[in-house]
Amino acid sequence: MDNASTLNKGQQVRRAANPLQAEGKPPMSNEHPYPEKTVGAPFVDDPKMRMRDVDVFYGDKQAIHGVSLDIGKNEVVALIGPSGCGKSTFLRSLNRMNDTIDICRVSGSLHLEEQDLYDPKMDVVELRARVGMVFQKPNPFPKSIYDNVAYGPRLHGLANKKYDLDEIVETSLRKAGLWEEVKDRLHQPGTGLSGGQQQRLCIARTIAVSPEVVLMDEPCSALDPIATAKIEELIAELSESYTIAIVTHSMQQAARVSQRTAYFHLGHLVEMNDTDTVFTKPQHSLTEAYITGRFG
Ligand SMILES: Nc1ncnc2c1ncn2[C@@H]1O[C@H](COP(=O)(O)OP(=O)(O)OP(=O)(O)O)[C@@H](O)[C@H]1O
Repeated sequence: MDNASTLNKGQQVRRAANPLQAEGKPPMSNEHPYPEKTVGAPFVDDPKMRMRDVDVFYGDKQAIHGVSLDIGKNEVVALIGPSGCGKSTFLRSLNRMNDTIDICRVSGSLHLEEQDLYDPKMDVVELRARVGMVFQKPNPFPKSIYDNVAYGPRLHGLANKKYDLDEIVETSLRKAGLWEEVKDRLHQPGTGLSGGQQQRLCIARTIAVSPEVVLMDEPCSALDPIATAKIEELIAELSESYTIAIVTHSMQQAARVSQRTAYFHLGHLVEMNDTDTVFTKPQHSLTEAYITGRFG
């Protein structure tokens, strides 16, 4: 779906018959602006990740309010919404990155298949290998390209012999679409690569430990359009092997890469549905207002 068609369709959306909305009423009225339950279809059969009634607080301030959604196996789910609506906070709760923030507290039920993510016995290092993360700004370690990718497999004891490690490094770089560009300079610093290459290196580093889920927090926001297009192509390829959740500010990107989209507003999950439906027939006035550019 190209940019123009996404937005043109967005302009023509029908208004959903939701009793909490009134035709012509601004989305943020004095009435509670959210549906009692998320509208659309936030749940799937046999999910890879299952979140129910998730609240996240920073100190006394609640950033996520009772969010329930599933992420399906090998699905790409996009999390969208205005700045500060809690997309990154929610994403970070999926591999306990929020644990690194002292004042942050997560409650509710969050599962990776049968595994309770917040089980006190959970090994968080192991969890973050199973649920890897790619950040907004490419953040290669100050090490060689090879050692960036080999870091995780070494840490987790995934390769005993140099030959096995070489193979993991090559396979990961190939999957990240970077092998051809770096195969002759594997021992040069990762930080010497271009921004787009560094981000693909970070993706290679993430997939080198064979994660089940890859979380991406605005992975293209620091990249130019060509590097962005490469990462988007990569997301489609990676989704054959991994489950992906991506936070993005770009509705066009969400439309291009994801099968389902979740729309967040002030910490609430307002709507979740298949991506085409969210962008062409949103069921909530807040979603419609966002996708038609009335706020953001
Ligand atoms: N470390 C923190 N300490 C306190 N409050 C925080 C912290 N991180 C985020 N918040 C607050 O939580 C709310 C949600 O922020 P979050 O970064 O998750 O939103 P977002 O939708 O990802 O925003 P953006 O699109 O601008 O990145 C905001 O009100 C933000 O100020």
